[in-house]
Amino acid sequence: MDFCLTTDALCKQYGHFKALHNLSMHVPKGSIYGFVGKNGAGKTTLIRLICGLQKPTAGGYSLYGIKNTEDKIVKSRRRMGAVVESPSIYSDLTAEENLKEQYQILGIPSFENIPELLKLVGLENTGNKKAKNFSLGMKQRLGIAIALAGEPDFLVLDEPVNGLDPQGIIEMRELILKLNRERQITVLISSHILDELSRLATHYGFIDNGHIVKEISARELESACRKCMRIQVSDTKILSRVLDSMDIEYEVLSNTLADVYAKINVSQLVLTLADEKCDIISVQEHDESLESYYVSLVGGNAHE
Ligand SMILES: Nc1ncnc2c1ncn2[C@@H]1O[C@H](COP(=O)(O)OP(=O)(O)OP(=O)(O)O)[C@@H](O)[C@H]1O
Repeated sequence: MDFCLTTDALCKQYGHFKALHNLSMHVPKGSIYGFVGKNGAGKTTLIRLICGLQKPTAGGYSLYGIKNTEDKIVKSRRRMGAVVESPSIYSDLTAEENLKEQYQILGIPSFENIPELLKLVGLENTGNKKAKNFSLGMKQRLGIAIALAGEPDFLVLDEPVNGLDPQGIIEMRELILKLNRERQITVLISSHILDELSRLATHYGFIDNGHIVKEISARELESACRKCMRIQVSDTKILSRVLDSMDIEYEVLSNTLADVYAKINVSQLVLTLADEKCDIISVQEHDESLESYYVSLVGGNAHE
């Protein structure tokens, strides 16, 4: 698998405090990588390091296979666009003027792509409105347009939906999906809003106390969190035989407990098991949500 970003035992220390500790993460090319952790877990610190705003105290990272210690990292970093903390925009300028400023900073001579860029982020009709009069969602989308000015293929967004209203969250989600699917841009999104990330992410990295506790693809996570019926019976050997004969997928947890991964006709199962002299003691719907999975990894509340 090809990666946009990998980190190797990356450390960042402020005095005696270890904000990042032996952090190891892998962002596959083409993915939407949900970087999940509580407030203070170290998400922004990692983003500041890869943007070159701060230096690691130990370990390192690679962008498109180029190590942070190589001179060529500057060129690799040009393939990356980022919106870190609040977007850096000029509040007295319009969306178009903000983009012209950014084009000039990047040395892009022609402004001909600006209308298309404004359309892409849904700001094509903002005319003479100054950025200070934009909603938070519009400011965030202008921040993304500015980050896209250099045509990056890796976009890093630090808490992009923080503080947005439901409509703003939907617009941000649609924009991120569009950038990923239509422009093949790899996106790293830091967030503590798991439910929102689960609608977007193809991969996850869970960070706690400055290190990655788990990296997992959305597909693997889905099967780890999928709904099932947890059935308690007098003997799971008999239950297994019956479920096998019905071609139903299940997992035996103990001599008396099993998870069944299909919609089943409970009364039919009770009758069949009764014929086999096996009692059903309880049947419960069991759903390990993304949030409970997260809590099982890092403990505490994801929204802390
Ligand atoms: N310049 C600094 N000096 C000292 N400590 C810092 C500095 N920057 C960050 N920290 C500490 O490092 C830890 C990680 O901070 P970071 O901003 O990376 O967290 P985060 O996961 O992005 O959380 P949040 O969602 O709150 O932004 C925090 O405990 C923070 O107080």
